[in-house]
Amino acid sequence: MSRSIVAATAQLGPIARSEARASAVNRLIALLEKAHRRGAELVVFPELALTTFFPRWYIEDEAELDRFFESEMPGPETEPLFEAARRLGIGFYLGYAELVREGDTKRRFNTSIIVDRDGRIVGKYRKVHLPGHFNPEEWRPFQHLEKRYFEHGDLGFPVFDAMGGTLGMCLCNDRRWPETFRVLGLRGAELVMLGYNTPVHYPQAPEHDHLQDFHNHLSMQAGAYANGCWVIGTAKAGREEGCDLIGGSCIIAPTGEIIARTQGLGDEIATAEIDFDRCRELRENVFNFALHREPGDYGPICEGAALRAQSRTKVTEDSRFSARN
Ligand SMILES: NC(=O)N[C@@H](C(=O)O)c1ccc(O)cc1
Repeated sequence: MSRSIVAATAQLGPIARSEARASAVNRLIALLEKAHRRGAELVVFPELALTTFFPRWYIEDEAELDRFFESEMPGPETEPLFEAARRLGIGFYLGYAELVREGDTKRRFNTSIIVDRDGRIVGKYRKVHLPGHFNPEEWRPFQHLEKRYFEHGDLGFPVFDAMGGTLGMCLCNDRRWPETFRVLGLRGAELVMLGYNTPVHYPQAPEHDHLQDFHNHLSMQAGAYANGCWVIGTAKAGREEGCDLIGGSCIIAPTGEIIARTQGLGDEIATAEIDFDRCRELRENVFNFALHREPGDYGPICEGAALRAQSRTKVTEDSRFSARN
């Protein structure tokens, strides 16, 4: 039986701070329909695909912050997306800001889900590598307050059997860490899906601005190749609230080759056929983990976990948004 599906990267152009959820959802549905016309069965949307990239602002008013979060998935405003996908028989990956209430406590995560062709959520991931900073920094032209607004994801890097293959997820900054892809690879991921919001301007080292597209593809292509898996990376692109975000959404084969990519910085689809069995070209040869990996020599990769957890707890305790209200 063929283990091929047609997949799409569904890039979004900018979402304005004032753009209503219903408008963003309509744009996602239009992309789903376009992908369907091109034969796609699986569509990958960006990180935080329902709103503007709000960590670029220091938002003191908690009610205002909460407006960027979903406390239900699907909720009344996102249900039309699920309905459209079910009607078209398409599965999808979606990134969004997740608000969880546990008694008096609010928890916030940068989250993605996999939804199958029947509109069921079959997998959830919460972003592990949160970039940026915790306190607002005036010298920056724009903030990157993911460390303030989101908790470290508490689900690890799970994989899910869906759409005929073994699927993994990550989000944006995670792609720069080879460990992300390796853990998913060790769990048998045949396709890793990820969304990103990546500014062109890197305030700490502006001399790297011209390398943003290169580093984006370098990370994802290396992750695909070294783990013999497909990768689909999808941008929210273009000039969003004065901040330029890279595009370059693409579908990458297990050889590391980009086989489809978007051309512009707006709402756009690129599609390709994905044969999950092609993972074997790598996984049974150069990256046959059982035969050639040498984990006995990789000790330092897992050292320091306890210390890191402690420093995260300290940061969380300092946050006025983290716990009670
Ligand atoms: N949404 C993200 O995770 N974005 C990060 C990334 O692309 O790695 C990122 C990029 C540039 C920065 O100055 C800060 C964070």
